[in-house]
Amino acid sequence: MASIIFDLDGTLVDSAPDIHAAVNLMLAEEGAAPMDLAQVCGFIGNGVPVLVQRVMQAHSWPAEDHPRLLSRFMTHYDAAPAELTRLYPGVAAALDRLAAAGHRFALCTNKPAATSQSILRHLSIAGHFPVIIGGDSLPQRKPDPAPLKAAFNALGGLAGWYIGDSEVDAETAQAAGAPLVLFTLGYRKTPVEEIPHAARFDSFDQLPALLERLVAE
Ligand SMILES: O=C(O)COP(=O)(O)O
Ligand SMILES: [Mg+2]
Repeated sequence: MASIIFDLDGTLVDSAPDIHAAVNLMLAEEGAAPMDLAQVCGFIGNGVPVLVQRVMQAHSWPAEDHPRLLSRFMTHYDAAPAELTRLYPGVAAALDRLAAAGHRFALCTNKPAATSQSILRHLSIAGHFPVIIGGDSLPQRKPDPAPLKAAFNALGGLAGWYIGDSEVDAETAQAAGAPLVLFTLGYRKTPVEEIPHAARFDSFDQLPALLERLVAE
């Protein structure tokens, strides 16, 4: 039995289309030009306040508007957090198989916890996640190791793995002293070889067998 902690955006779910839609609704009501999906996708990973900051920088927006724009973004995003968002193929079956093998799960994401829970519920996997550490659960956010450590502690301190897709996740795992299992088809910005990881996979169909091998090592 092991603790398996999952990242959310770019790992369990392809959420960029809904994040992109909410960014463009916020920009439209401000009379600003829309952004394309790839650009917004590149802004995901350090939490919503940083995402909004990056959108503002791209539009040379005055920094004092940040609190207002952050609140407008969250209003739009929370109104439809799982309209276009989908589980990556094989996620539901992989979670079922790993749960049946006795492993325990938690979520450790930089997305706000309530929004994350709503997405898990919409996609029918909330039952697998008794523990959700979001970007607003602690004073620190990833890449600080505190959220990942809190997730492991909440599962009783069992040894385990962090499953994530990004440079931020790799830095977090390293700082927490936990091995990262890298999902290579998420939102990373650098080549796989440049992201420190203990193991990697490109399809959730491979994950149960991969983790069983790691547990047995
Ligand atoms: O940047 C975010 O808001 C969330 O991203 P994460 O789920 O990959 O941590
Ligand atoms: Mg991610």
